[in-house]
Amino acid sequence: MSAAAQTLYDKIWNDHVVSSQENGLHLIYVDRHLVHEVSSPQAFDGLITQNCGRAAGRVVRRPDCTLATVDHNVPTAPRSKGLRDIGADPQSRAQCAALETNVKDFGLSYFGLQDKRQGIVHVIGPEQGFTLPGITCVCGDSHTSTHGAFGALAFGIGTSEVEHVLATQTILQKKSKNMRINVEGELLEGVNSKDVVLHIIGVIGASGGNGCVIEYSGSVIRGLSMEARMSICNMSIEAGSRAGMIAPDEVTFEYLKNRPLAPQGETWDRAEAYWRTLKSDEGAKFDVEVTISASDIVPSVTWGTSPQDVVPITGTVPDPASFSNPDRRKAAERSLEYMGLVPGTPMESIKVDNVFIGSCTNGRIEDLRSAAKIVLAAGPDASVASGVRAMVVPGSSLVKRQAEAEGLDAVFRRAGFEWREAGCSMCIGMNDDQLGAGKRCASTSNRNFEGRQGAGGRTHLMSPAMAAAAAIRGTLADVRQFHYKPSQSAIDVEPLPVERDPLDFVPEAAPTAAPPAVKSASPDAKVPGKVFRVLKGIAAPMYIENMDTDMILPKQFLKTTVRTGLASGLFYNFKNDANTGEALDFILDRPPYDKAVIIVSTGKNFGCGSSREHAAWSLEDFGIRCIIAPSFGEIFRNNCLQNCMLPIELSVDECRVLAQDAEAEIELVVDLEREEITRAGKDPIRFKTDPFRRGCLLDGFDDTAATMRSADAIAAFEERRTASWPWLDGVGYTNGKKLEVKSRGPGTMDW
Ligand SMILES: CC(C)[C@H](C(=O)O)[C@@H](O)C(=O)O
Ligand code: SF4
Repeated sequence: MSAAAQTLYDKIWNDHVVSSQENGLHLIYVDRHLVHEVSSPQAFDGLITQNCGRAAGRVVRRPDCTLATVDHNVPTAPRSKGLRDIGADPQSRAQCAALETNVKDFGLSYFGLQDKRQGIVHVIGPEQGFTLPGITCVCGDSHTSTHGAFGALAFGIGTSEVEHVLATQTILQKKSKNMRINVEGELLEGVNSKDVVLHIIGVIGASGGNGCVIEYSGSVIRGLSMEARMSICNMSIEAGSRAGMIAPDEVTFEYLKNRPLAPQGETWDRAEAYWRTLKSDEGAKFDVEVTISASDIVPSVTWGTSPQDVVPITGTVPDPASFSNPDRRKAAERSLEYMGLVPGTPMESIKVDNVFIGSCTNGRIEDLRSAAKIVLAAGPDASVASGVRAMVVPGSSLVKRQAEAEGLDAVFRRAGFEWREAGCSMCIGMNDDQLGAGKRCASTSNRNFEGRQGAGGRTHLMSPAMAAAAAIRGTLADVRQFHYKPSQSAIDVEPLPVERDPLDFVPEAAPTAAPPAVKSASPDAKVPGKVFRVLKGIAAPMYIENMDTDMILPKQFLKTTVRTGLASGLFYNFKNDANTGEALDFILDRPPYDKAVIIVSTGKNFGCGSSREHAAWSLEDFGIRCIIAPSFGEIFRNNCLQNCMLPIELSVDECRVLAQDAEAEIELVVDLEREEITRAGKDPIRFKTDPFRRGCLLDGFDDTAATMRSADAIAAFEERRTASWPWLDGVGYTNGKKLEVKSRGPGTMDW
């Protein structure tokens, strides 16, 4: 093995390091920042006024590298009136209105409700060529991993980090481990990329990628289209990894050529030459390597409430008793009760009430084509089974237009599917598209978490073809019975060109005219009241593996533009029965745990899933200041730290000991300075924290203030970037005119 051999991740990482600290923390430059309405209002507010009420007066550093849209809250019924289409829900409307105000105030490119390029943030980025190989890309959204399909380092961040990126165009990161998943061989009949990624998560588990960036490779991956690669990278977060990526190749270049924001002419040639170097070198070292044989992958569905709960469609509902790990068993028992399923039930016999085809995983044109192909294969008179509500929601308005040009909408409508406008829709149910309590849905989305599509709703994840098959059968169904041939093109129509239109919405204010740049806080400023030193109090024990952030704070509480007042939504579905509304006996409602300041979880991967910082805000609002678990979802861990809450990782055995103490109502003392947990009459338990984060918690510094000390290094990096990768200075949509980036001489702090 050659010492100089690098992985794809190493290469992109090295190309983006602005500065490094001795403690292993690095300041990474962000090439592309996508913004949506749910995770951004508090971040924009932070630019204007910092948490402690101090005037920050910051501008967005790189409007040319920032693109915003509305997707989560938008209605999918026909719309023509802009914000007024967001009818009955004032909170949804307020969140979208806040984004409209912010993009105007800060001079950002924006695809609003009436723009024909509006869509799910992870669909529009690639569609426009905003996403490119070799870039770093972030968004306040966990499925940012999607963009890794282009050979980019793309990951989700929380709202505080969104604020950091808006202000500094950088992010503080520790390097993750390198993991490679090789999928070799040839896919069997009826198997597509969704089956591949579900199978992978079934094999490595929902925390299998914790601490890693996954590179997908092997003959199967190389043979996939860009859209199929996006579906795979999209779900990397469901395997607990920081990001997923695939080396760019001819398929990538072909997809990107002539996209509105992709480089053109000579710049394209220069970019392509660089992109061709972006692959893992022979002999590069991977910390973890997994090889999966394509012949083991069959059309798959989920049975439980974690994406790792995968079985072949020909399989049966498993028996929780078959899981040796007690936390896993507990989670499986809870899942089956929630899903209303009995062990041993054949998956194909399970009746569905709803079918949802869409989302950032499977709302692209190829997904709609493969679903339409099943409808066609079912025969001219095929229709959605009686009693089933099936909806198709394109991932973007351009996907919708393309599908209509190909006649796919007619195929769906004729069979009784609803044909909707673009948005996240029933993937998360933040608009009116919600799954009823107790209803069962065959869904092409990425999360089968409790209450994900609607309180009490039951989700089975699968490919678009499988979802179409379920719609017609009325039960979960094996797509192979529909003579599915993935290689054969569904409907032979030329794609419409992606137009290079200027913005329908033109920012009213030029970026340089954004809020006046008042002198920002001194870089050494502390954040008053936000320090963590010693914490003493009651701990509440929890025993569920993969406690996702949808469980911690369900989606209906995300529609806020402030950070406070969220305690009432904390663990909402554990406190109230979704079907009857009755109060349940939840631990945090009972004394003494109603005063708990610590949570001890024996289950690993606490806080996995969505990047919603709202989950951390709701814990803080309740009074929780520390969470102890065997491992954490990475975005959640960062979100805790950003809010001065301490996540502590201990072994499962240590967590079990502390959970017993918590059951016995013994108070714990968490001492961050000494890095130990003590309780009366027992040996202390030592823990380790990252030195930088520890310093921030002890002293109350915030990240943005810390980064401001690196203003010179950021400016120097930007100069190098322009010289080496000129196509990364975005031209935005201002009629091809390069957006002026306000010059900031070395040492200037007035961002
Ligand atoms: C709302 C947003 C923060 C969230 C995410 O981070 O994933 C959402 O997209 C989701 O899928 O749960
Ligand atoms: S996972 Fe669902 S809610 Fe989240 S961005 Fe994708 S489509 Fe939207």
